[in-house]
Amino acid sequence: MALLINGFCLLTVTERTTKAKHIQFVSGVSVIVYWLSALLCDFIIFFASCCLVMVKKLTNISNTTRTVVRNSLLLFPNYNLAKCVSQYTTIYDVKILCTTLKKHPVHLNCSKANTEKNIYSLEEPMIGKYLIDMSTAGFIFLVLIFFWETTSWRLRTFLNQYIYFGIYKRYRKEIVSKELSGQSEDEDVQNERKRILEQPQELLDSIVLIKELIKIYFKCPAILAVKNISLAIQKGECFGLLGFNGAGKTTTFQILTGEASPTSGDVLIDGFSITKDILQVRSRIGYCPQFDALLEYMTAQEIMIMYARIWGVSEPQIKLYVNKWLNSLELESHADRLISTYSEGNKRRLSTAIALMGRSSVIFLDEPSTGMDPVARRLLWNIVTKTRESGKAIVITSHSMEECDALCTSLAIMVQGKFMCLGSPQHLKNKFGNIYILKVKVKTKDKLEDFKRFVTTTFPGSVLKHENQGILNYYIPSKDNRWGKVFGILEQAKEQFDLEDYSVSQITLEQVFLTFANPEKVSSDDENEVP
Ligand SMILES: Nc1ncnc2c1ncn2[C@@H]1O[C@H](COP(=O)(O)OP(=O)(O)OP(=O)(O)O)[C@@H](O)[C@H]1O
Repeated sequence: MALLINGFCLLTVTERTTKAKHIQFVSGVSVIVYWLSALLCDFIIFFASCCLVMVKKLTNISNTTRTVVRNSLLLFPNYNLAKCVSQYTTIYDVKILCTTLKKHPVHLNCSKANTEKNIYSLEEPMIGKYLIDMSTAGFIFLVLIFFWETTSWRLRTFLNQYIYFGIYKRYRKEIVSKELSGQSEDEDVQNERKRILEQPQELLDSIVLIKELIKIYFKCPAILAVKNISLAIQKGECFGLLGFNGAGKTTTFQILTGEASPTSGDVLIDGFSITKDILQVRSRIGYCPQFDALLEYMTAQEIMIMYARIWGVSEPQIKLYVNKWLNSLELESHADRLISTYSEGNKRRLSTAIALMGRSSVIFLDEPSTGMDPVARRLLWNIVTKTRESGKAIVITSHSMEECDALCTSLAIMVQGKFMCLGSPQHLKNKFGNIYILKVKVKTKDKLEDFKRFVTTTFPGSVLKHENQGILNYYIPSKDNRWGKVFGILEQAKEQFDLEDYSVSQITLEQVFLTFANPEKVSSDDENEVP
């Protein structure tokens, strides 16, 4: 029974800490239904386990079966512990009764052989056997954990690359050649791929070198999360990985930081292979995961001192070093408070500071500014830019296009596991945004339709994207329409159609991003088509 007790509270405690319980309550689940269903679930598990334990007590089972069941329970340390406690109490009680009672009840075996036996002996019902089993199991589990932590990565990589992927390639030839060939319709993505495949020597000094990376989750059906991507990131570069939900960004990050193993291909961080030298790779990266991985029972100062020690900062310098990073993200006023009392934005600041503070060559930031106010976000941008300028490489994912525009020296937009485009923000705006955005406010309703006809005939190919209360939002092809010409035409139209105001601007990164909202459209349409 001891095996079960601690398991019962796990689910309810997890539901409380993850707020799943609260969500159930606000969705209408009543308190009584919640706790009765938890009780029912516990009862079912308890009943099944009772049946298993009672097999030991059955008289009509063979001795071999009974021995197997009993010995298999000895594998569980908490069973042994419970047995020790219960046997110890029983034996102690018997000894007390035997010495204090003048007349011993019949069921009490008060023979000398029984009462004077050493309680730690290996014989039944003494507890020596359980103590030895408990210590042996503890030692074996410790060795297993150590073995798992040090070799599981290689084992997982081997299984993924040679066994699962080998079988997959054999039976899904069509999907592999169509989806995982790595060929891209985008010229920049294709050129980067060729460059990496043809000149590996020249690129060996890249901080991050991704070679034909594939990740498949072998579920039913298999999920192709990352489809053969290749990329090189140099010192002093900030690379932005953009994409819609489920595009494969987090999976790519998990592979780059050694959290998940690749199905095929390799990644070199500072020249070390992620599949062969994972320990070297881990010591060269800083990582701010999507969800804060902080020890909430510590203060910011304590946790930063801990990480500074891990990074090998010398003891006399630690205080200065930690204070510098606390100041850089304006966390000094919170430095001595428990992390559990922090707001989400402050936790994010702290996670980012921890990722940036190490002596790593590359820093991975997974949506670092989520939950930060605009001031904190600017602060973050400044510190990220400074860190990049100091020679480190930064890889960032973000859903804020403004942030990517401000920080990234180059970026890729990922759709369904593939890179759809690659280059600097300006390059992508020029390449995919051969349009101007025209916003016009028409004063009088009567002239609205005339003005619409005017735009359609004057700027062939223009598209009316949005209209609300006399405000029109057009995409105008920039081909054959220089800025000067567009302004000239609109200045004349201002009087003719009684326009209150108008503005013409270049496409934003967000609009380029939205171009890829429909992947089929992207792959089949002209790359310069108005989104
Ligand atoms: N552990 C997993 N097991 C099975 N499939 C997974 C697992 N993790 C991710 N996936 C699948 O892989 C694909 C890519 O997911 P991923 O989390 O990498 O996307 P993302 O771009 O980071 O999305 P988001 O912006 O929402 O964080 C999705 O189809 C997802 O369902």
